Amino acid sequence: MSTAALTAAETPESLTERTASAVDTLDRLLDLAAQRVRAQVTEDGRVSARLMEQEQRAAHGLAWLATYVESLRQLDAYAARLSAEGRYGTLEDRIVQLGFAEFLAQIFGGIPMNQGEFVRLSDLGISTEEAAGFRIPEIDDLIETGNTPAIRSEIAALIRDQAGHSTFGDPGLDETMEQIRNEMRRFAEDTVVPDAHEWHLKNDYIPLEVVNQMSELGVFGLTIPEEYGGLGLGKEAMCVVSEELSRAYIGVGSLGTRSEIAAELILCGGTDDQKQHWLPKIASGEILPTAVFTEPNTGSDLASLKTRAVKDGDTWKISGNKTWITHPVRADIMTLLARTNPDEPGYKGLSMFIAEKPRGTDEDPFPADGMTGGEIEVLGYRGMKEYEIAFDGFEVKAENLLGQVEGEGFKQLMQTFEGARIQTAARALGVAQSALDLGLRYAEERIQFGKPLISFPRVSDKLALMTAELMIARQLTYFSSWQKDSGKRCDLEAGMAKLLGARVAWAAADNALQIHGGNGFALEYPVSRVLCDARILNIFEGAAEIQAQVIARRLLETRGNQ
Ligand SMILES: Cc1cc2nc3c(=O)[nH]c(=O)nc-3n(C[C@H](O)[C@H](O)[C@H](O)COP(=O)(O)OP(=O)(O)OC[C@H]3O[C@@H](n4cnc5c(N)ncnc54)[C@H](O)[C@@H]3O)c2cc1C
Repeated sequence: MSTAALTAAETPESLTERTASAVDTLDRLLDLAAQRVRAQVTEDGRVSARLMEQEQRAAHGLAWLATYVESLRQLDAYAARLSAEGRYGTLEDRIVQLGFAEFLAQIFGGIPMNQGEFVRLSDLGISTEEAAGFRIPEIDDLIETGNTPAIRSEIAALIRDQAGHSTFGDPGLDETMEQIRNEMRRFAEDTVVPDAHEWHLKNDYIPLEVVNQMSELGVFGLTIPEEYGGLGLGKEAMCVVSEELSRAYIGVGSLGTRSEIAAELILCGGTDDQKQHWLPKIASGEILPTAVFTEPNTGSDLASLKTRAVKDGDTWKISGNKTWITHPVRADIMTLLARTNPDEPGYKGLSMFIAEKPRGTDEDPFPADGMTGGEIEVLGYRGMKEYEIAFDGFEVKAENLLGQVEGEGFKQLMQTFEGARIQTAARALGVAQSALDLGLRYAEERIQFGKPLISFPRVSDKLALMTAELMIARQLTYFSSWQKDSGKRCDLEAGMAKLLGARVAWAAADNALQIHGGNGFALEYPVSRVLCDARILNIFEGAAEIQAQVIARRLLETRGNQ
């Protein structure tokens, strides 16, 4: 998989020294930025929500700066790890050089929070003179030497040679993870890729035979402990599986998301009986969960949701409206967040239920008393179908209140955010890889002016940058999974991985479509689907702005606090 490793003599010690110095300097820059932003948002000695909102650009900019600094730290660590293992080849080296050069240039010139909004150091209260003080010679050198036409075209040439490989550049994982990747890839190539585009175009469900095969492969029980019938693997394995399945089709890569959320909710907050009862069924794929949180008037501000749950003997009666619910018709259980205490309008009044429901069909989606709903037609992210759902006295057994505790629902849900965001970041990697695969193939095959498109620098540059950005997002995502697997708090890293991954996937899809020219705009071409699928990643599991807000708040609690 790796290109020929550089010989010991070629191993770029000088590069390692420069990248390490750059990361140290960026850490100091980030400390200063955190102090300046904190000064802007502090009132009466405390970070004020009002000022955080007023100074959102600075606060969210801080989150992006921190994401870039962590990304480069992980890219540096990746290079060091691969070098030590003799796996650091030419492609990996050029990716590291291009990645450092581009991200450093953006830090000092303007970080795109999306395609239209840039954050500059001046937005964070750092003057041009102060910023210049952080431009140490090593950083200048990395910027000047790393993003050159020669390096970009070398990357393009190397990925051309490796077309069809599972990743461009060694992702740096061990043999077990690569075996899992290969197994998933074989399954996806045989079973998903040939039909994914048709499922999308026809707005069809992913066939149950495919879901059943995924059950047999253990996809739904991947991270569930063995004592509950799962494979007991970590989030690292979840990343690899999600990445490969999403590369074939985001719908397939997302089928396991709801099982992950349900399993983590039950593992963290369920009673022993609930764990014994539900986890083996989720792990085996016998039951499919759906996640029922969002409401028409309550998306990002989830804590203020209104759906009510009222205790009536040995049942809870649910009434209210939910929307944007993915895969509810074929689901057997809903992890459902509802307000059990109307006197508590915030998060403390919410409780989580494991609500059972019968499976439905397109004709009769919700064959249950007190539950109706209609499909929401969508641009992409198809294959599971989205619904709005109305509950009117829908009954949930009292024993299915998660953990048998009221008022803990929001906190229980927050415990699952780290895992869910890592999984979404991994889905973004798969989508970005798929865009890169499609863009590369088309650039090779399409001839204009007597040459394949890839011979034109503006085309090959796009592919080179996609390759570098994808590796950076990959390393940040893997890092957050390792933090999680080692039991460390990783909300910050998981949020950063999701934030960056979503932007990278969208840019990759947009650029891959651009390479396709007019054909990319034709529904017939799979890249048109990948563009639609990529767009959702910045919206769900915490929209980009909310993600930046959460990261910023935590940074202001922990960073440069003197
Ligand atoms: C395809 C799809 C599938 C989904 N699947 C599910 C599911 O299975 N279960 C489920 O419960 N939900 C699901 N969702 C819902 C999803 O989680 C929400 O769409 C998301 O939380 C955003 O909420 P919203 O759409 O209400 O947007 P809003 O909260 O109205 O936000 C709109 C825009 O304003 C920005 N914004 C909001 N507040 C602020 C602020 N304070 N500062 C700055 N900007 C702000 C947001 O970032 C966003 O860009 C799904 C959504 C989609 C589109």
